[in-house]
Amino acid sequence: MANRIFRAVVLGPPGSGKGTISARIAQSFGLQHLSSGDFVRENISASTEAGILAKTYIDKDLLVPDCVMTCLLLPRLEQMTRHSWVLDGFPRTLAQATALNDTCSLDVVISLNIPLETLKERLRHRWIHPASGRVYNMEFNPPQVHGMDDISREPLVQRDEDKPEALVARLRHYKDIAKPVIDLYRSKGILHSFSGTETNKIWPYINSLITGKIPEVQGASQTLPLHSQEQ
Ligand SMILES: Nc1ncnc2c1ncn2[C@H]1C[C@H](O)[C@@H](COP(=O)(O)OP(=O)(O)OP(=O)(O)O)O1
Ligand SMILES: Nc1nc2c(ncn2[C@@H]2O[C@H](COP(=O)(O)OP(=O)(O)O)[C@@H](O)[C@H]2O)c(=O)[nH]1
Repeated sequence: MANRIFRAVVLGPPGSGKGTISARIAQSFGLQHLSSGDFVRENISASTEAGILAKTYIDKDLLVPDCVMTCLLLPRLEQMTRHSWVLDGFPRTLAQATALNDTCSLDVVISLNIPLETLKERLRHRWIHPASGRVYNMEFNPPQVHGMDDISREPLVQRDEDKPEALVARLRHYKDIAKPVIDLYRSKGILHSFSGTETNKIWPYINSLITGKIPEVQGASQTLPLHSQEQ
């Protein structure tokens, strides 16, 4: 665990493994895993003003507007001045990235490039526990009991927007809105892109990138691992 604060963001299209990789980073390096989807779901469950508003968009399969997302997330991040974290699902738009930039500085941005066919296949097998946002994959990380959440034992569901026909439109939308975000982080020199079809094969490269960065945050300089592509 870093003595100084370390902050990372994970970007990628739906199904690219943002949640899976962020959870591994959090576990391996003792960081807090912050997920924008979880923040939204918590606010919906607690019926906060922002949560109620966010739900009206999610029910229509729309992204939550930037002003609602920033109102939900940034105050939470501002409170976490003493914590190292990895954030997934935010920022999704340039407006969100700019607002995040005004709130805190990031050490690393990881961008996941996964082929379309792999995304389709993964999402075809993705099952979620709606109340908690816990994610399973019938091949990669199946639940202990078929169709049931490991913790609550409530039923798992598949989301309509994970179906292959919906995915192509979602991906197009992702590419349009993510490009300026990726360009911004590239121009800041903190973007690291990883390509591949298997999380387990990408993970060692991300692990060595962060291992190299955390001592840097602590003050000792280290050479970047060969495998990361600083873009
Ligand atoms: N940064 C954001 N901007 C706008 N809406 C958001 C953002 N993050 C989350 N949301 C809203 C819209 C999402 O459909 C909902 C759930 O988010 P999330 O759990 O990240 O699932 P998702 O289906 O959008 O992402 P993915 O398929 O990439 O896992 O919350
Ligand atoms: N088969 C397979 N599934 C994976 C792999 N990595 C992640 N998954 C699954 O693919 C789905 C999408 O991953 P997730 O982390 O939710 O991606 P996100 O939408 O970017 O947050 C989930 O069901 C994961 O369990 C992998 O390497 N192989």
